[in-house]
This record gives sequence, structure tokens and C-alpha cells, in this order.
Amino acid sequence: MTDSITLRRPDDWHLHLRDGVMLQAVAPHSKDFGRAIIMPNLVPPVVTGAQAAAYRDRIVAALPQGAALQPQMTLYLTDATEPADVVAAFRAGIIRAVKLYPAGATTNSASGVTDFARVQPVLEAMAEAGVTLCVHGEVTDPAIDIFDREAVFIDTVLDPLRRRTPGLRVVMEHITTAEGVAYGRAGGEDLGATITTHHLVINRNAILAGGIRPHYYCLPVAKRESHRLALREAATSGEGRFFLGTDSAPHTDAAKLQPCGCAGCFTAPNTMSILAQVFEDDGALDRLEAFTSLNGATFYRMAPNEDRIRLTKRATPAAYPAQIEVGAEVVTVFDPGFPLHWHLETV
Ligand SMILES: NC(=O)N[C@@H](CC(=O)O)C(=O)O
Ligand SMILES: [Zn+2]
Ligand SMILES: [Zn+2]
Repeated sequence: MTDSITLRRPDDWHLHLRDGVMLQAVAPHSKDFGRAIIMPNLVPPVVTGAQAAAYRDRIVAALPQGAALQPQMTLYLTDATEPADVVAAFRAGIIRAVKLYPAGATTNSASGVTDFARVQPVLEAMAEAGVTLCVHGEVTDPAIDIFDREAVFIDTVLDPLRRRTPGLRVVMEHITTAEGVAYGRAGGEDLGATITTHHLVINRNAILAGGIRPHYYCLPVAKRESHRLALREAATSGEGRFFLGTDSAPHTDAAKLQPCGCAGCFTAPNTMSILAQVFEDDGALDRLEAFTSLNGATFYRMAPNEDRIRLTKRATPAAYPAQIEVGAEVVTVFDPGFPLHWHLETV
């Protein structure tokens, strides 16, 4: 039997494409998404409108002909960001959002915000102009347990920040906890939350039980099973607050398989096949389109994509490479641990 579903073309509201040889290798794997919010944590970070525009051009040049992907650029918020520069880049159509990394929270976040009072004028200008703030929501205090850093961030940083900046549009990026789901759900239309593919599939046992598995290590780190189930419930609910941001974050195996390995899962090549299985398993295939193709666009006040993709379930699993080549190195593709019977087809 062959099952088939047709969806509006999905968008990826949180994507790392990197630069240089890595960009060339990974960009084609996101070609079937419509819009993608491109993360600015390059080295050095994307901090000016001119840098964002130049990076956008490099991304477009790295895409194969006929690719659907339309990069939506972001600026990396630092203590030195000028409110007028952000608003000018937004009004010029160069950027879609600004990304907040607490300094030291994740990969390439050293230039992130150290002092929230310093960036308050930027946040106020963004609220006024309608620029979205995308937030990596983890505290960096070494005294806080890594599995608690998201929940503590919500209480001690995010909620106060939103209260003192009325009207600011915020996306909680890659939520990983029941607390993140609850906070996202309680927000108004100015609050959204992205959920990754991999956090719907793995809990922390995947990283640590029976041996350490660096390819499942990302930030925020996967939590216990009850949190994964809360994310599944949120993603498959169809509620407008929750939408797909893959956080596909490629690192070479050389960088991941280290005494101190990098955080990030590379899910771009097989995300839609994995999500179709997740939603089928939860009896929610009819809500996959809301999660991947409608809710994020609504949040970002964009029309949904007009064109469609098709997912077809076949007896033979979809093939995807275990690794892709990046120059002389490789990047390992996320292995969900189950066969991918849903094949992505362009219509
Ligand atoms: N998610 C990750 O584990 N890594 C991301 C950074 C981020 O999104 O926090 C990366 O850039 O590698
Ligand atoms: Zn992050
Ligand atoms: Zn990310």
C-alpha cells in the first residue's frame, strides 16, 4: 500500500549553513525548504546589515539551480549593537530577525550578550519596529545544572525581558523542556517557539546510555523522556505557537569526536522523512503541515508558501547518506534510529 500526503512547502525557522567549504556542502541539503531563518553565529559573527547581505549572496550562490530556499537573514546581537543599525537593516529588507546568544551558551557565542541592560535600547527599538528576537534560551551560570539551564533562563531572563519590553516579538529557539512548552503556550501572539526534529526523537539516554554518542550531543542538550513527550505533544498539537526550526547544525566528525566535542546535530538531509514518521506515530499526520508550513509563516507575518511537496510512504526506506563530504572531512547525518519509509518528493 502506498500512502501519500501533500503539504504546502515547509519552512525551516532555525538553520545553520556555516560558510566556505561547509556552506557549499550543506546548503544543497536544505534546498527543498521554502524560507529558512539563517543563524548568524559565523566566525566572526554576522553583526552588520552589509555582512548579512553578503552572507545571503554566498548562500544563494551555494544552492543548486531550481532550489526553493529563500534565506532569511539575521543579525547577531552583541553588547555593542546599535539600535538604529538593526532597524535600518530590517526596514531595508536585509534581515528578518535578530539572534540573542547569552555569551558562552553555545557554539560560537563568545560575542554574545554579557549584559542585558546594555542591549535594552536595542530591544526597545526592535519592539517598536516589529523586529523579531530569536533567543537561545539557556543561562550560562556554571552553578546551574546543564539540564536545568533552559527552565532557569525562562524564569530569570526571558520572562523579565519580555515584561520590560512590551510588544517585543520573541521566538524561543529549540525548546527542549516541558517548561519551555508551557511558557510558549501561555504567551500571546508575540511569542513563538521552534522545536527541532532531533528533540522530538531522542532523549538524553541516546547520548549517554550504553556508551557516549557525540552525534546526539547538541545544545540545548536533550532532556529526560517526559520532556521529549511534552515536545511531541506540542509539535503535533497544531497550535500556532509551535513551529519547525531544525537547528540543523553541521560540524565535521573531527570537531565532534574530540575530548571536548562540538554541539550540534545535522538533520537537514532527512528532516521531513523523520517528521512524517513522528507525526504518523502520534496519529497527527493531518497536523504536520501546521507545524512545518503554516505556523511559522503566520508568526513571521508572511504568507504560507504557495507550492507543495509530497511525502509518500513506501515499503523500501528512503536512502540518505550516513555522512556527507566536506572538503577532506565528513559530517555525519543524524540517525533517528528507525527506517524512513516516508520519501520526500517535489510536486
Ligand atoms: N544547537 C547546537 O548544538 N549547536 C548550534 C548552536 C545553537 O543553535 O545553539 C551550532 O551552531 O552548532
Ligand atoms: Zn542555540
Ligand atoms: Zn542553532
